[in-house]
Amino acid sequence: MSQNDKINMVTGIGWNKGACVGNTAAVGSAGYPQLCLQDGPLGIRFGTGSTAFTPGIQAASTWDVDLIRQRGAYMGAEAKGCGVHVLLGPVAGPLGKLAAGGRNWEGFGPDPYLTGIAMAETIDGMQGAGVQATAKHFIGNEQELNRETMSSNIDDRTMHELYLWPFADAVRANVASVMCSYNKLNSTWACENDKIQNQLLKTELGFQGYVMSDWNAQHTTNGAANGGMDMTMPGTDYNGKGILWGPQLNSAVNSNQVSKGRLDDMCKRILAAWYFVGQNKGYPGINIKANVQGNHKENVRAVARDGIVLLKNEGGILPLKKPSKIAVIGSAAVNNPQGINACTDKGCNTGALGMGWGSGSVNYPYFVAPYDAIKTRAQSDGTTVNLVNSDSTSGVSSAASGADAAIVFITSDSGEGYITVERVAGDRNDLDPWHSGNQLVQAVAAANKNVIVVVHSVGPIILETILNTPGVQAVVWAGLPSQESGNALVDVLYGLTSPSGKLPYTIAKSPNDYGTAVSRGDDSYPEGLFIDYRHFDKSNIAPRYEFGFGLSYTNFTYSDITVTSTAKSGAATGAVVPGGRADLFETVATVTAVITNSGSVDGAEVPQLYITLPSSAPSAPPKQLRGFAKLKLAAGAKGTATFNLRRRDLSYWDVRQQNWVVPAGSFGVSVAASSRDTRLTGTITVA
Ligand SMILES: OC[C@H]1O[C@@H](O[C@H]2[C@H](O)[C@@H](O)[C@H](O[C@H]3[C@H](O)[C@@H](O)[C@H](O)O[C@@H]3CO)O[C@@H]2CO)[C@H](O)[C@@H](O)[C@@H]1O
Repeated sequence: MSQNDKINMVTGIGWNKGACVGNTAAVGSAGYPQLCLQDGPLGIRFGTGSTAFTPGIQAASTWDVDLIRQRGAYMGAEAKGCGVHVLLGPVAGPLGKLAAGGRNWEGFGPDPYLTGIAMAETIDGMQGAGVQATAKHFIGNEQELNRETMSSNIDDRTMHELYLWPFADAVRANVASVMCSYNKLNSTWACENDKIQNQLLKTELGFQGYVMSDWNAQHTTNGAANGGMDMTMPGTDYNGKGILWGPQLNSAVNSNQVSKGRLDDMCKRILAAWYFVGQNKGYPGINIKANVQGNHKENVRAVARDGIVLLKNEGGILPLKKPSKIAVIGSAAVNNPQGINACTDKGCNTGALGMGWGSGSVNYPYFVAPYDAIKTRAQSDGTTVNLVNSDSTSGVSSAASGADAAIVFITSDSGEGYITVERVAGDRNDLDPWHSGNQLVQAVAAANKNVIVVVHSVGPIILETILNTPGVQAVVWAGLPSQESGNALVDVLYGLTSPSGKLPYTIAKSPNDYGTAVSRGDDSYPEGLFIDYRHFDKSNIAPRYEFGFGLSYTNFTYSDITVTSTAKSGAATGAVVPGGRADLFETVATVTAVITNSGSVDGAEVPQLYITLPSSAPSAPPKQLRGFAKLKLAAGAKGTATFNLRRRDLSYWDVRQQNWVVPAGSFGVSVAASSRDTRLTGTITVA
């Protein structure tokens, strides 16, 4: 390849200059095509024949690695079918330290272990289908406000144990690319940050793929090249900003401000990824509008359904039993009257909510609204359905009174900061339901004492008003279900399946309980390791519904814990493989537990394994998730959950040794139905 070829390979050709949101020029001499990079984390952005997969947060809510992997594989298959070489997802940044963070819904929630597993499964699925995955946004892009000017100042231990952790899983899964973020990290732009790109990502984690910029996140020619960035996107004239690579990079190489070796390294990384997923042979041509859906809606329905978390169910109101009359209330029960894809990049909260807004959104090929699916089911049961498709409290009384159940739909939305919806400029302004949802529920409950509240939300909302309203018998946390919304909900409401989702974040009693807030300037991350349940546990704050919580229509009992271990104290050793030092990934302890479905209907349970580090370790969260399983159990059946703990899972990051260390002493082991519902305990003793 000539130097010009190499420059072309690392420089985007410009926004709106190709078929995809990012494009590079072909390099004929290398048989290398015009590369197509396309959002995003839940399918093909701007596609018209592709599936609108469930957002990442819904996938996490299933705690089902098979469904998460299948979701990734189907997204990969659709991307390949459209000729997309690089899919711009999955998302591990934001991780979700801020409950109100605008883009949290694109990722898998604030627990690094759960997010790490979901990242790896998604990447394996995508890349197994032949498309390059992109782990984004690297790193510390936790909020939308001022994301392009602020510095996220994260200490070394917090970086390793929280924010870098899921990216290590992505690297271990051989992710092709990593997208550097808009913000600064410890005062240096992420995309030219030698510490995080060269030292952490490429050296410590052994990342062999390439780093691409977020769209216009590059700031300098030489700084980015020498700081570890390998590809600039979109390349030219985006939002009026100047060209930083292309001819400028050529000059920098010619004047030795950027070495020829560095330029070669960029190209090797890009080419390695292309070969690694087999795109050098028979890759389809680019057609973003191709019909590639196949039977993928089955995964959407399964994730939407199995990600539903039943928070409250009193008086046996659920599952519904052939009611003679029900009321369905709220604007979110029906499709957006302007059309299901009427708002650019989903930049509105009108009608049923299936995903947040921004570059991580896609077109719906169709949308099964809750009301439509309920009506279909009601017809077969001979049930009368009264619909109020607005959020106005007037008129709900007559619709709700006398009904066997009144189902009220409420929402909360957020997204990427380049769009403002109803005064929400990306990050949420508060954690209340939108459209006066509390008042709507109160008005319905004044007329009917069998109220079921269905919540479609990008993240936690404060439920205190609703829970204190007499007559609210059930709360169904339906999350962000995408195109199969109504079908998934009916499956759960009518007991075709027992709810099996568990919360991937904590629902607090008050927004202040989270201990973090959107920052107006630079953010020093004072909470350190203590986000979400780690903070609630350490500060002894009672959550309303804790991380990992979720009810079922059946009951599960836990018994017969076993713990075996060969773990030895000390620092990690061994060669660096993708993900970090090799021995970090060796299984050093195994915990098993027997779970029995002791109820009368089939169901699925998610036993969770939490560890407590010994007192010899520096201050650590009281409990940390280090394993989970999803067991599908028929009524009366039992199954064994096996949790394999890797050396990494028993380690903390020692800032003095600059290494992962297993401390000596007694580790607490909890096998739990949630982060606050421990069923079995054991210990691992490390000499
Ligand atoms: O899509 C690739 C990555 O882009 C980042 O988001 C950008 C988004 O894709 C783009 O549509 C948006 O453009 C808007 C622009 O910023 C605004 O000034 C103009 O008024 O409207 C444009 C939309 O019509 O810019 C986004 C960046 O600001 C994502 O961060 C990344 O995750 C994507 O993969």
